[in-house]
Parts: sequence; structure tokens; C-alpha cells
Amino acid sequence: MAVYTDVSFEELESFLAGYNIGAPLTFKGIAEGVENSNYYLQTTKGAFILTLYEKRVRTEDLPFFLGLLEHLAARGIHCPLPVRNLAGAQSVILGGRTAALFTFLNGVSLRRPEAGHCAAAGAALAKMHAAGKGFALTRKNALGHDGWDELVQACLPRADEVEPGLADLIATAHREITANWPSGLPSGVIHADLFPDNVLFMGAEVSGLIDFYFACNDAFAYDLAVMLNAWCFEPDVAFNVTKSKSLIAAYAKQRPLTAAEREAIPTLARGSALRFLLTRLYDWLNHDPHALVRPKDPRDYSRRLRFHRKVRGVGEYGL
Ligand SMILES: Nc1ncnc2c1ncn2[C@@H]1O[C@H](COP(=O)(O)OP(=O)(O)O)[C@@H](O)[C@H]1O
Ligand SMILES: N[C@@H](CCOP(=O)(O)O)C(=O)O
Repeated sequence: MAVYTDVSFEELESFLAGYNIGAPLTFKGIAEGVENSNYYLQTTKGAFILTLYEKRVRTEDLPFFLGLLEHLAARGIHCPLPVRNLAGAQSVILGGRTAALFTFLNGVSLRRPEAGHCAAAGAALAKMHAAGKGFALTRKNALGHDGWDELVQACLPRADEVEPGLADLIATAHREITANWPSGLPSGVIHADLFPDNVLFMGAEVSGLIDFYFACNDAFAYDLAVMLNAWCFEPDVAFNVTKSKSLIAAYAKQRPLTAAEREAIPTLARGSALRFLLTRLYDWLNHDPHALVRPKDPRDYSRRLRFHRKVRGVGEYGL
């Protein structure tokens, strides 16, 4: 349950007095999500999401995240638009937290996306990459390849508690990936966490992209590699090349991949599997057993990483 901070009706009323969005009709906490407290708010003037930022989102990053959403929305991307208050501010303090209000997007996220959904999401990613051009602010990828060392060192001593041989897998893969990491690929603003729970669909169409709190500047093809991991494996962690082919082809129809990007896909796929393995493993080893949010299983990503390490060429991704 991702509601860490309670908002009383009195606090909501005084918050709403600062906005021109009508009177409250419905206000309820949203169970999904991990990082922040999210509330669904319906007023006499429309539907909104109220987000209270908890520990993981740094306040100094908010101008990048909120500015990016305004930039993308102005260029036709269906993403949450921060609603400014009467004073023109994008965020305020509420319940002791920094909070922001967003437009509500209709649609549902899919637990079991099919190849057609992968294609639609791949095309949406390419459109987001194009729309991000010209955004004035930049943010380094805090979980990019040059930031993994710290997580590796923090996780290695206890990794084998989770899965025998995991420490060796991480250490070896980290060395190999670092030695082969590509440079100079086409770059710009990337989402960096475009998992199925962050893409809303209405029927076969993408109706919204959400949760931009890992967005940063990095290689576009890395974002595609994140999606290969998140969208193209079955629940038993078998790789589905039909989904991968559909996703990459739909992306490339919007923005053709360069030869260097195609060649880099296997390394980027390994790197992105390692990144999610490390963050999940860190959370698994360090979570508060009394916390309401259950950490995600790191073994889903050690299995993906093992798959990618056996891949011998880009053809295996349907390229
Ligand atoms: N603008 C929005 N429109 C509709 N639903 C949203 C919107 N923003 C968030 N949500 C809902 O809230 C949930 C949690 O949001 P998310 O940004 O993923 O949280 P977290 O950053 O805590 O993981 C999403 O799964 C979705 O159901
Ligand atoms: N997508 C990441 C976890 C990040 O959580 P989110 O709810 O903010 O998308 C993973 O699956 O490890």
C-alpha cells in the first residue's frame, strides 16, 4: 500500500484553497506504487492525482521531473501534467512533505501485455524520446553504469543468501558489462523505468506514460533495453522474441536505430538487467520487515541476466 503520509480532510481543504480546481468529491489513497504517497482526487472540475514525495525522490530533482512533464505534455505526450496553484507553483508543502497535483490519466496498466501492446509501448517510448528534445534541464542517471559499483559492493557480501552463486554472477557480469559498455550512442531524456505498470492502455492504444521519477539523460537505446527486460519475458522468465521483435520494430519505425545502437543492445540488456537486479537485491536485503510494501523479487532479474549472458548476437532479440 503506497500511502505513507496521511492527509486529513482539513489539510486537503486548506491545500485546495490554493488551487482553482473546484471542491472535493472523492479523495482516496492509491494502493499501487512504491516510492511516493499517491491519492486519487475528484473535484467538481475534474480528476487529479495528488503525490506526496517520500524519501526516495530528492526535492532538488523536482524541477527536472515536473518541468519535464510540462515539456512533454506540451509536445503531445500523454503524461501527467503538473497543475500549478494560484501562485503559479508546481509544488507545495502538505502533511510535512513536498506535494504536487497532476492531471489524472484514464487507462489501465497490463499485467500480461501481448506483442501488440509491446509494439504500442515501444512506439510511445520513441515518441517520448523525440518530444524530450529541447528540454533545458539535465539530470545525470544516478543508477547508470558508473553508479553500479557502490550497489555491487553493498550487495555482494550477502547476495548468496538470496540465491547460491548470485555474488559470483553479479561480480562477473559487472566486470564484463563495464568493459564493454558503449559510449557515444544517441542520447537525450530517457524514462529509465518504463515497466508495464508505468504505461496505461485504453484497449490497444497507449493512453498514458507515468512515473517519471527515474527520468534522466542517457542513451536512448538503454531505455529500449530496460523495456526488453520488463516487457519481453514471460512469468517463467522465458524470453519472448516475438514481443521483443514487435517492440523494437515499432520503436525503430519512429526513430531508426543506428548500427552502433543495434550492436550495443546485448550489452545494454545485460546492463539494465544488472541495474534492476541490484536495486531489487539491495531493497530485499535491507527492507524493514514491518513495512507495508513488499520488495520485488531480485531473482526475476538474475534469471534475465543469465539469459542475456548466453546471447551470442542481436539476432536473438529479433533485430
Ligand atoms: N497521472 C495519473 N493518472 C492516473 N493514475 C495515476 C497517475 N499517476 C499515478 N497514478 C496511479 O498511481 C499509481 C502509483 O503511481 P506511481 O507514479 O507509479 O507511484 P510510485 O512512484 O510510488 O511507484 C499508478 O500505478 C497509477 O495507478
Ligand atoms: N520498476 C522497478 C521498481 C520501481 O518501482 P515503480 O513503482 O516506481 O515503477 C522494478 O521493477 O524493480
